[in-house]
Amino acid sequence: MSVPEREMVVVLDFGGQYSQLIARRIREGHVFCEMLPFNTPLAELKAKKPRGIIFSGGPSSVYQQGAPVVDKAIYELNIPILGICYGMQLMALQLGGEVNRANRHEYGKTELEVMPGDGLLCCMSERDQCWMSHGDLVESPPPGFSILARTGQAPVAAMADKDRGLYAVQFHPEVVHTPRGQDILHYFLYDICGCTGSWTMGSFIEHTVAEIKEEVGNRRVLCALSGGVDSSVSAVLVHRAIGDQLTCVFVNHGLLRKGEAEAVQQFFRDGFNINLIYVDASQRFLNKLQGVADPERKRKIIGEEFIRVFEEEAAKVGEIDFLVQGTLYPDVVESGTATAAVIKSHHNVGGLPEDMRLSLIEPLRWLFKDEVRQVGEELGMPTDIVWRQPFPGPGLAVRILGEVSPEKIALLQEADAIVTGEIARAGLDREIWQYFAVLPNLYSVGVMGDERTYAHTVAIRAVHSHDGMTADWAKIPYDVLERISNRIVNEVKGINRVVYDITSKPPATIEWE
Ligand SMILES: Nc1ncnc2c1ncn2[C@@H]1O[C@H](COP(=O)(O)OP(=O)(O)OP(=O)(O)O)[C@@H](O)[C@H]1O
Ligand SMILES: O=c1[nH]c(=O)c2[nH+]cn([C@@H]3O[C@H](COP(=O)(O)O)[C@@H](O)[C@H]3O)c2[nH]1
Ligand SMILES: NC(=O)CC[C@H](N)C(=O)O
Ligand SMILES: [Mg+2]
Repeated sequence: MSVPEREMVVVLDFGGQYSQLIARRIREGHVFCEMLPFNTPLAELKAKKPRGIIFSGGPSSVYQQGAPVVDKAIYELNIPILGICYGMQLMALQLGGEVNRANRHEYGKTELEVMPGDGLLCCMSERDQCWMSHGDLVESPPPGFSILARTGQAPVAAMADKDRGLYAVQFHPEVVHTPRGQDILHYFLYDICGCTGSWTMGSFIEHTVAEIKEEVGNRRVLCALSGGVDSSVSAVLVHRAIGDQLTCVFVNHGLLRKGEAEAVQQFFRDGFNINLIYVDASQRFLNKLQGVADPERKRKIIGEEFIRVFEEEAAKVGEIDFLVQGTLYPDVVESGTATAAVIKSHHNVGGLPEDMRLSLIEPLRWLFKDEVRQVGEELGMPTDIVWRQPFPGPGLAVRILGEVSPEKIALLQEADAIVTGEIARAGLDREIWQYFAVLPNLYSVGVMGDERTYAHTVAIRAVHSHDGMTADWAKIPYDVLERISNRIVNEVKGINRVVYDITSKPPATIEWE
């Protein structure tokens, strides 16, 4: 079976804060979308046969030296382009318009004056609301373009050259604060690019399965299975494609939660017809982590060690060419791209060793967690797995600040089991996206049974999120917090204080390292 052609749109990323939102919105409009760095070679871009291209926003100013640009030949491909914010300024400059620093910046809700006419902004009223975030502006559009809208500050807030299929907006249609934003994107996708909206989770599954079949042929594949949502969904997808050519490896790196090693094995052995190898590699991970306190080094060591274990297991199984990982889009951006800063090296992306032998298969690389959960449901996977709270690959190593030791791991496992158990008992486990204990490596003075103690502090972290990219701290009811705190200090020897993390992401991240 050959891979069916898929309607898709490419977002070229110039490092904008909302770039990933554009991709989501397009998929919500039932068109598949991939985000690529702005400097992706044109040949690679063309090979994907996109129906349309979107230029994202970005922090740079187009007139600065070294500002990111695209090959001007892109405008001659006969593929419609929509520039957003920086993307519009770039299009304007490259095609002969004028871009300058604005006297006054526009940030936030802004009134838009829309010129009458059909086309890109036809869904908007004469005066409509949009969301702006810019300090530069297009003073005059390039030859051939007409002005579609303006604001108090921006003489060109949207422009188009219909004949060439080039469109641009200074505002952000991808954020909810532009109420007609999704309609504008819809018009671009359907009326300008001619998309038909065939992308659904069902078609994603079908396409991905066909793609994996074609890539793998009759070769053999290893899947890094953690029991988490992402790798479980990846494993089931790949299993659909190639059946018994797939072997899964679950690694116990000694940094799992209490009871997790047993629970995952039991679940996959009993419930799934998938070959599963269990590797207890705790000692070697702990040896490698000895004396290491820096979070990025810890992540890189774990990333490399994972791959070494996978390679060894692959060699035992026989001839294996591919490694499946449940990598998601947030893992990719946070690990740093050509345009996005490194926030943290996710072990499965930024933590991979350079001399890796196995080729990667990452069917979920473009998706967000909530989309993966939809795929899991569509695949008919059990609710327990699909709605499991995320647990990072480096495990408790990124929840124990500084150096990891067996004693600290044991303390944290006990405290974490209490947090998890009480949240579930209170019926909050489905409501809160992620909830766990952190060991900040902080000692403080306490008094227990009239005696002085000098012991560890534990922090409770619980957040609401849709996709892990942003998060708000969860307001756990006081009585539940009280029970958690009481139980931890009473039941876990070595902890005499419990604190509650009340920071959102940004500015914090969900994990502490
Ligand atoms: N203990 C492990 N054994 C084998 N592979 C692992 C392990 N931990 C992580 N991985 C691999 O690294 C990938 C990324 O880890 P991550 O925790 O983001 O995903 P997940 O565990 O599949 O899902 P979730 O985010 O819901 O926990 C996994 O999808 C999996 O391929
Ligand atoms: O596969 C992973 N490898 C990692 O190295 C990693 N670090 C964080 N996470 C999970 O990603 C989401 C966002 O986490 P942060 O806000 O801490 O960056 C949260 O859900 C985190 O639990 C990881 N997942
Ligand atoms: N959000 C953006 O794309 C901003 C573009 C450019 N940096 C400006 O300030 O105008
Ligand atoms: Mg996980």
